[in-house]
Amino acid sequence: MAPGVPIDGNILGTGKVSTVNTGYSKRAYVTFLAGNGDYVKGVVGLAKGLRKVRSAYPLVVAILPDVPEEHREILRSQGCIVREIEPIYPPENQIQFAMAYYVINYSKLRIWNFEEYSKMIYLDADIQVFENIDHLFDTQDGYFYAVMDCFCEKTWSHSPQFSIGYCQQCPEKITWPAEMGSPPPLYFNAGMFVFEPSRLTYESLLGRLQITPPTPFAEQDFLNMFFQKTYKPIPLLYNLVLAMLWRHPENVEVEKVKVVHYCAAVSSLLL
Ligand SMILES: O=c1ccn([C@@H]2O[C@H](COP(=O)(O)OP(=O)(O)O[C@H]3O[C@H](CO)[C@H](O)[C@H](O)[C@H]3O)[C@@H](O)[C@H]2O)c(=O)[nH]1
Ligand SMILES: O[C@H]1[C@H](O)[C@@H](O)[C@H](O)[C@@H](O)[C@H]1O
Repeated sequence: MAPGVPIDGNILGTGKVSTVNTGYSKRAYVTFLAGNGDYVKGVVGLAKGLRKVRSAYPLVVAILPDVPEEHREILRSQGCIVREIEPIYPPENQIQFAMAYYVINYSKLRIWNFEEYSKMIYLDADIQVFENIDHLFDTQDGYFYAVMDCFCEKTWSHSPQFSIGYCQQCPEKITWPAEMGSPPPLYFNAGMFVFEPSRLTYESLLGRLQITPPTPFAEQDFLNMFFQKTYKPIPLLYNLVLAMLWRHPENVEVEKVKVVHYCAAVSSLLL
């Protein structure tokens, strides 16, 4: 477990455990779907996974207009709430994203506008839930909760962290050199997070985006900047980025993992 990261019960401001009560209709899981490729299969898997662990809350799928009707029907038949959103693009700039298609992920920002929900848990379509995580809805309001990322994969090769071999998962191994200034702030993976939709936050996100040049990890970098002060790390068992298994096995307690994120090279197997 990474240093300084609270465990299970401690992350709940109230210490309460989530109760299975349909009265909590203002809570929902949310994912994002674009295009007519195989990511729809990931969403179906996610919907089935949430059902299997007996989650009390629905899965909303924020879809771009390019998702075909046939795929929308499949999602509805799985009990998903399908919500079409307009794409969001970053300001024009010559930038190489870590993966070219990351540019569409800025559209995820639209979920802050889902104000009919008071709290949501976002999950990428390449994520699977193996244990119930409904208790995360009980986290104290006013914070952005997500799991700390790892900087060791090649997708990070553009970064100063990667160039010196520094990773926040083991900051004691290669320490941040003083001549490079203060170490970078904690950085989360944006494949899973707990947040509160809010019109005000939504407008502020869109406004800030207009004056923020795009960077390699697209909306993930942007969200890290935006929520830097309110970010609270949660244990990596809520979003096991696969690379953790070979980069930092000493930080992973496999039997405790509740959510697996099949990102990087593995998610390309889906395509
Ligand atoms: O053609 C596509 C591509 C992506 N997606 C959606 O966008 C999500 C993010 O894409 P990836 O899963 O391929 O991204 P990674 O897991 O590699 O990337 C990480 O970095 C990204 C930077 O944009 C995002 O922040 C993402 O949430 C985070 O997990 C997918 O899960 C899926 O929900 C689609 O629906 N169709
Ligand atoms: O945040 C990133 C992102 O999810 C990448 O797609 C993945 O390759 C990296 O391992 C991770 O650190």
